[in-house]
Amino acid sequence: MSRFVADAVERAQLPVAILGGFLGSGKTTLLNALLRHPAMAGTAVAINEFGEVPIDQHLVEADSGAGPDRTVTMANGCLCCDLSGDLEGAVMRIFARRESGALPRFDRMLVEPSGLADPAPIAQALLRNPVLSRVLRLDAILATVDAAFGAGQLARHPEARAQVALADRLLLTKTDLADPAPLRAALSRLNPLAPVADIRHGAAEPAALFPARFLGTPGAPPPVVEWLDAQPHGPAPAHDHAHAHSKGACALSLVSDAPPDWAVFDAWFRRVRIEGGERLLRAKGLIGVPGQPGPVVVQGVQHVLHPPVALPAWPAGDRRSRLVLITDGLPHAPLRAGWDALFHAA
Ligand SMILES: Nc1nc2c(ncn2[C@@H]2O[C@H](COP(=O)(O)OP(=O)(O)OP(=O)(O)O)[C@@H](O)[C@H]2O)c(=O)[nH]1
Repeated sequence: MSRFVADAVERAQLPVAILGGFLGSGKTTLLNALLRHPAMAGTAVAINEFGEVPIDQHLVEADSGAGPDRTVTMANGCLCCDLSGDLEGAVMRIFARRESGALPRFDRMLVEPSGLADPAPIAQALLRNPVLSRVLRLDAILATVDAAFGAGQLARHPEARAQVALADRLLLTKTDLADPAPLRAALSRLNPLAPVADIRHGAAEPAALFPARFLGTPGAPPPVVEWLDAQPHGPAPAHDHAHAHSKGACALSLVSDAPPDWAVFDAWFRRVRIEGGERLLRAKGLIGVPGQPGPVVVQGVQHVLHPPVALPAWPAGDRRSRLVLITDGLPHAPLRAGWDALFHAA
């Protein structure tokens, strides 16, 4: 099992969530409210802004009482275009301050990218940058969407569509200003599997937004397990049927009662990621391994895969091998045929 990351190793990493969303959609308002919530005590914040003068940082500090020490700002560029140093630098600064005792202990980290950031490269850096992936564990990608202006922003700005398409959970803000019904339909076309929460003036329960493991709940399953279990009808094969030929983001759910041979699955899944490229938005799954007591958690953002994690046991409930692919313009038939062929391999 050395080819998998052990569950215990993953637990030692600090959980991180990306709180994205288009310009002005209410990220800072929500962040301030969250930081005041007792369940979010011990949260460090890394904020990225366009421009030389970090404004949001001061807004966060002034409003939340989180104190300057737990917030670092990356104001000298866009996190998604110029990642090479700054996220790593910001994370290292905040860890160094903790090590030196200048900073109170923190248990989790929130990254707030600028409103124009595509979350994919940020998530990928968290998954594959050797420094970041050792100390951090990406647990959630959230996106705020403005109920008043979101429809127009989604129509005009590819960044807004990318934020929605990649999110694990969508947060509909400003529902006091506009009827969110038409926007909900657009959101479910772009990201059919993300639950949508309504947020007014930042008021939200952390437990309704974040996976239990991000909040430090003892014994909480990996967020992928929670996400798969929350799907309305489970990842049934029929789920994607209506979308199978559509353009735009849609979900393909692949399920098997029997576990695949790991090596065969691994080689196929690698090909899927390489051939899918940017048209594969997300992948999340629980894959059984013959002879092992628990499944392996796989998850990725585009072609970048988080190191697979072997669970010591199956979570309660569904023990089928499941893989959900959220795709944008990828034909589903060959993917399903490839999955089916895994179970007929010699
Ligand atoms: N009416 C109403 N106004 C809101 C709500 N949430 C946020 N706002 C207002 O919307 C404006 C933008 O909110 P911010 O929280 O600064 O948005 P942001 O996403 O951080 O903005 P950028 O940092 O520019 O990307 C502010 O004036 C907020 O007070 C809400 O639920 N209802």
